[in-house]
Amino acid sequence: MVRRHALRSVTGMITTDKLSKTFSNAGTQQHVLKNLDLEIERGSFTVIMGPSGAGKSTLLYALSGMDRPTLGTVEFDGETISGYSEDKLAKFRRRHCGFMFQQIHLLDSLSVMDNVMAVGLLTGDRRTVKERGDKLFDLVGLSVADRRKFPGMLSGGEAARVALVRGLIAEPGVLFADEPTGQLNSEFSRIVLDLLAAVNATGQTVVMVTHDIRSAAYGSRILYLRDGTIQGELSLADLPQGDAAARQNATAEFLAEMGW
Ligand SMILES: Nc1ncnc2c1ncn2[C@@H]1O[C@H](COP(=O)(O)OP(=O)(O)OP(=O)(O)O)[C@@H](O)[C@H]1O
Repeated sequence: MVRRHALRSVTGMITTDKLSKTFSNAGTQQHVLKNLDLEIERGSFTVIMGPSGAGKSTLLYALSGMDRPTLGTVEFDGETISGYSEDKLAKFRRRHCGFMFQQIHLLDSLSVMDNVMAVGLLTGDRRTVKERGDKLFDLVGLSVADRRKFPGMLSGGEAARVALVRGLIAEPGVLFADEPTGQLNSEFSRIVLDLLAAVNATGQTVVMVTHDIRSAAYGSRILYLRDGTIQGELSLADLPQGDAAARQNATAEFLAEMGW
């Protein structure tokens, strides 16, 4: 099941060609991503793992157009987004990308519903966005009363569910999640991951960075990043979501092989 190198084909929704990212830190060049050729397939649930500082977040930012490569390209549905102007890139992100981060950053002065509406209204009219929001809130199990609450009144698990709704409200092509359960206890983590798996099962493409084996085991595919390159990948697509033990065992074996 383990393949040493992530291969690239023409079927990817996101494809990178020799994607490289270098940072200059105090006069020293740090080559964080080196010539990455990879693809994210439509409908997949791709997990990015690797040691701390390996460049997982940097890769997520490059794939989602939040940052640009130093060299190489990122294509989204055949469009080279890495060549876009800042304005065009911002429009691209609003139209095609949803984000869910460890720090949830809800606006305290707005109700839960208004936090979600604020993002949704960038891409649709009020009525459509409200209807979509209500459906998503139903899906994640937040009641009408919960939707009227202000962020300060939410538990960690509720806030994470709001963040998921906000990430999906604009019907993004891809949902990017960076350690989405990093601050949650295991019960809330499971709820959020079950929801991510559920939206993925409806065809939503998900790309998630995590340090956690149990979270990673929800993916359809795990990429292992180290020293700026993809050292290996594991496909979990053939194992049903319900078989958590088999998924976690396969993930743990893969990570041991990768020297994690
Ligand atoms: N904007 C930046 N300027 C300079 N260096 C940066 C910048 N962003 C990231 N780096 C450096 O790039 C390296 C990779 O960072 P990144 O956050 O992508 O790693 P990571 O694998 O996500 O780490 P972690 O698992 O600890 O969150 C780190 O050494 C970091 O200090």
